[in-house]
Amino acid sequence: MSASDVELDQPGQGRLAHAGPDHPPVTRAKVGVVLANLGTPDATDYWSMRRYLNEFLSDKRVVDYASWKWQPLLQGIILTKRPFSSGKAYRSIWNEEKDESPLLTITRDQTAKFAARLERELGDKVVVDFCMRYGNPSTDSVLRRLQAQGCEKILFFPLYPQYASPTSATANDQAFRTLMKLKWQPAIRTVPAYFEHPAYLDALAASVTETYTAAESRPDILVASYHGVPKRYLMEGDPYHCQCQKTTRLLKERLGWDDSQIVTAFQSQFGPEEWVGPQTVDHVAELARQGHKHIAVISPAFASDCVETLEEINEEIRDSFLHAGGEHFTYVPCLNDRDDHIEALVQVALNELGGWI
Ligand SMILES: C=CC1=C(C)c2cc3[nH]c(cc4nc(cc5[nH]c(cc1n2)c(C)c5CCC(=O)O)C(CCC(=O)O)=C4C)c(C)c3C=C
Ligand SMILES: [Fe+2]
Ligand SMILES: [Fe+2]
Repeated sequence: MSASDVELDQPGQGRLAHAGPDHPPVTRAKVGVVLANLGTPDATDYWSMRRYLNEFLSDKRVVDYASWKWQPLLQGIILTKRPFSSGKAYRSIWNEEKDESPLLTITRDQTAKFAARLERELGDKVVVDFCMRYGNPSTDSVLRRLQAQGCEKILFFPLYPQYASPTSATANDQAFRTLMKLKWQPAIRTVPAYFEHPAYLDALAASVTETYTAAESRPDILVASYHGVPKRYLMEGDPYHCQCQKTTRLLKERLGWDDSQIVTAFQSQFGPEEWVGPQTVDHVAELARQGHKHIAVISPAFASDCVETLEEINEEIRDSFLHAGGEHFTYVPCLNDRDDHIEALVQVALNELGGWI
């Protein structure tokens, strides 16, 4: 080892495992893998909800209006009223035992299983963690922690099967904001949309088959309900809507079904603009009026159950169907920490780690 090698190696972060007697011990450089989910309020009271919604809805990737137009509306009427209604929705699904939102509990469980599986594959060269785009644990704190653990390379994995600028892109933006502040940047790779990955589609199809087998009768039709986006985002080049449509088609093919057995819809419209449709809440009522007595609903865009699925789908959208004359409503849970889902995420990560380990 030459003198210049010693100068280059950083104690506690270095690249050489055998530094020699004239050098402090150094750890071998590691690769970090971060699962990045959307985020969630810390609690359901007015101020926690307001803080969370303010961070979320001030994100220009989510609401892209000029600040001078949007901020007075947001800080005025929206953040006065919405924390109450959103807080009520979160309270109805809150994980009381852990005093946190289901999205946080599930993301932590997914990460633990993912880490164990990836470490089985790659040993202790990888360090796995998770972060949120809004709220905690913040993207900045997690990336800094990984760097302090010796990660010189980081695979940043937004947990969205379909790419959307208000989800995948803003998660990546936030990671790059941290890098902008670091003197020694880790190398970073971002994971692309994985809705076409065979292991993801297999897990999705298996979850449908299992739910159908357990249901008291066979649903007439499966509604694939995706979180919506304004139609303008599609017209301006965001591929999310197309990737959702394609997910439904690939799932249908996996299940060996025809077009009469599955339909695509979009939920959670927000604000006055036209959003992509049809709206799930209206569409399920229409299905009931057409005479469908039993429907099932799945949400392939959500890697983890959250307020949008547990409250909006399994409460509001269920009520809409039953009030319009439907009789049975079956909810297909998100893939969460199912073994086949974790395996799919590991396969996607291994592919993107190529050449790094
Ligand atoms: C899965 C993809 C998602 C897209 C696309 C998306 C776009 C989008 N969302 C809003 C506004 C809200 N979304 C909210 C919650 C929420 N959104 C997603 C995912 C997508 N959003 C998830 C996973 C969640 C749940 C978070 C949780 O903690 O459980 C909310 C907050 C809840 C509420 O008050 O109803 C808002 C607001 C917009 C405007 C948008 C596209 C532009
Ligand atoms: Fe959303
Ligand atoms: Fe919603």
